[in-house]
Amino acid sequence: MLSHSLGYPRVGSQRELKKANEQFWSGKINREELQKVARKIRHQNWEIQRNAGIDLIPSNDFSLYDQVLDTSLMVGAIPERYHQLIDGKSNRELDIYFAMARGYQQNGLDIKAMEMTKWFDTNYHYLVPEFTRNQMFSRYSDKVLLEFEDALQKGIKTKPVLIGPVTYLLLGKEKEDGFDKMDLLDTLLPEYISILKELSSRGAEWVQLDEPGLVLDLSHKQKLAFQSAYEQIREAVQPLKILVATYFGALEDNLSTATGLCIDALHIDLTRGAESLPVILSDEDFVLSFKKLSLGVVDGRNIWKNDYQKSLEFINRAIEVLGENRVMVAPSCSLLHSPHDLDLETNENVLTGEIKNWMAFAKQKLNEVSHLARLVRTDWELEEDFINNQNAIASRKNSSLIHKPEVKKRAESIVDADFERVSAFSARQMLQLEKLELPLFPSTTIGSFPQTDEVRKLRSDLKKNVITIDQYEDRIREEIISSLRWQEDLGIDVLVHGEFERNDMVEYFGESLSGFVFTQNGWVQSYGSRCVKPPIIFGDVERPEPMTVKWSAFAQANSEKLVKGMLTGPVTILQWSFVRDDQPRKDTAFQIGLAIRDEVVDLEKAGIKVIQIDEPAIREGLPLRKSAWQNYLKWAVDAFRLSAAGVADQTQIHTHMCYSEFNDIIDSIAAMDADVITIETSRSQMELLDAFSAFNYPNEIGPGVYDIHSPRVPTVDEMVTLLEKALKVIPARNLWVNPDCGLKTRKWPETEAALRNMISAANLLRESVAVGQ
Ligand SMILES: CN1c2c(nc(N)[nH]c2=O)NC[C@@H]1CNc1ccc(C(=O)N[C@@H](CCC(=O)N[C@@H](CCC(=O)N[C@@H](CCC(=O)O)C(=O)O)C(=O)O)C(=O)O)cc1
Ligand SMILES: N[C@@H](CCS)C(=O)O
Ligand SMILES: [Zn+2]
Repeated sequence: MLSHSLGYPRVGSQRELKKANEQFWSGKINREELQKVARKIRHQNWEIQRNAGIDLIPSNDFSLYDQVLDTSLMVGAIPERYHQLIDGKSNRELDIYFAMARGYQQNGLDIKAMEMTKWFDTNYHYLVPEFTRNQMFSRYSDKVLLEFEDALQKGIKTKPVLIGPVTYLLLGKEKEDGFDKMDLLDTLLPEYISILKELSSRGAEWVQLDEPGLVLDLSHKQKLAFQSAYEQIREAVQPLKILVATYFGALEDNLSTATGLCIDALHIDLTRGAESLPVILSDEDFVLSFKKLSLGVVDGRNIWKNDYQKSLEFINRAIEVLGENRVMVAPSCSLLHSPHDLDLETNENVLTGEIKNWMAFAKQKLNEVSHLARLVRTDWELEEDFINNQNAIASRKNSSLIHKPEVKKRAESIVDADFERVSAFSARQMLQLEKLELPLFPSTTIGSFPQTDEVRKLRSDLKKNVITIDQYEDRIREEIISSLRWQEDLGIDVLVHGEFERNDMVEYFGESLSGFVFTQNGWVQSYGSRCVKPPIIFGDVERPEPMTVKWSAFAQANSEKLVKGMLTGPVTILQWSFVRDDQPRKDTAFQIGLAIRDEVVDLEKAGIKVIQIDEPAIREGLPLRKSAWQNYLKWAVDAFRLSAAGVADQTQIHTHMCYSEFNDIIDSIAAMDADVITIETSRSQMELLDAFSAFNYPNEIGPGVYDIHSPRVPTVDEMVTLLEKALKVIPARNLWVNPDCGLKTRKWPETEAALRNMISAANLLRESVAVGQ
């Protein structure tokens, strides 16, 4: 039985790649130095996997920025606007690559970045391929070949990983009307076939084509595309063995499409789609074929130890039907979504022994895969690895750290009125208009201001006891004051305190709530060089004391203008944490909802009149299958309403969302009933607003007028154009002016320039409306 891994985290256990990328972008290191860091990480990853005893080790799972962008470069899907950077004489692959990822504002050129969106239902973001009607594909990057060769030189014959052609098309966007991206398959396939043939001729035996598209709702045409693609690939690339990897869900109605593919192995995710297993094992055609079945038993998206008893039962069941040679064992998906290494968590004050013993990070998950592959051939109940594992599982199940009767009791006592504001929006809007005295097109920002190296160093110095808590807080207060003065000078209407005291919008709350633990080094890539350290929810959640009131009250006391309170909502805290798997997500969301509600009420008591509860992850939490949407949306919206509804009508509740398509869930967005929603819209040129206008969305909206993910400074004209576009579908009295998202990833000079332009755009709009009247 072969063991394998679908992909390994690539930022490095100390975020070496993040640091190298950022140094390269700021000109502190050159491309050779960047490539050296990248190569070292790849070599380490291969070594770790070899040492863990994994049979098939992946290559090309590494990426400098994003694996979907890598694929676009591989097949030459480089949008026209970047062609001016292609220089026949010198190799500009890296410049083009980063220009596509981050935009390009140099040498008199001003080229926008590609759109970025969520990778399925994860907190990872990919760069959306752009397709035109006459789209051509032609190999541009040989990265996949080079990485295979590199590993081969180290004595490792890897299994190169590529995003499968059908999923690649499904992930892309038609940038012109009048064609269906699926019709590009025949043009795309020759590029895939040519690269696979080359891999085969260089000695590759296995290749992994990731087709998570197979866990989505698919049209008949899309299902046929899978069938046709793999018939053509198989025929052209023999004897190369093809493994198609599905993950993040069950195959459901795509099961026969998946099992019928002309391939050598099919990988299924048993942590999210266990119901596929018995169906496949009773599918005569599959059983009578020679295909292998790869069982994704070790959860690549959570940090709990695998339950060996359960996994061995799955593996045994498959072996009984298919025989040992046709069964493979693996993590459920790429370990990109797991933190690197639990062994690096050495601080007992952060992660205690008992709870730590319940966990496995990427490196430990590989050992689990190896153990399972070995144990299945033994009388496992007598084996030490098995006994240790089952002891840890039992220790978690029975631990007194997890359950708090008073928290459960409060959640059980929630009544319908707890989800309702006192009055309907129309009445609240009048009261807020009177109380807040805001101008037409009020301007605001989303919350965070640049997290400079100095601010981050302060936190790091505090952790290392280089400075005291008083010194730390004094410096944070200084940052708040200077940002308030600066916002006032600029003429922003609703100010923010800047979130300088927060490491991250979820981790910060995780550190203050009971029922959570957090890590020192549990970094997971979110996009490009940006990482998060998701907190871990292990038990019932409670708010021991106010979490943000001190900072918001301080900020409000230091400005005549309104300062927004700033919180992260229950669904986002849930979605961006590693969660309990011993109770429904809804129960955890409601417990967090109650904790945030207490904070909202305390902010109001402290004199904060505008409170934002960010819910950027509401869309991301949506199940991948439409049939499960309603159930999720009901409890997700309720969790938000529970957190927001404890205040008086005059208190204005904002929410914020980014990276979202709302067309299909607009009724749920409206049901959240936030007084104001600020949303990301600029990269899609306000396309998103069509949904709000078609639905007649009643509440106030701040459609983002500039993309904060790129250092590019937008012009006043650009923003005026976007606002005018917005005004066509949003009544003037409901329109706010704000960026797409928080500014923590930006530097101060570009932030100041962009916000100055944004305020000029708001003023121009006010003037033109006044003239029009
Ligand atoms: C809004 N988004 C978020 C998502 N998920 C979250 N959990 N949070 C989000 O904000 N998902 C969708 C989007 C986009 N995603 C991101 C994700 C991450 C960042 C980001 O800026 N991340 C930072 C890390 C943030 C953090 O935890 N900082 C800590 C640690 C700081 C640090 O690096 N310290 C240094 C030492 C410094 C020194 O001594 O000089 C070190 O440890 O080496 C903190 O501030 O204390 C990142 O850098 O990647 C943005 C958008
Ligand atoms: N308040 C947060 C929201 C990010 S989605 C911020 O401004 O960073
Ligand atoms: Zn955001």
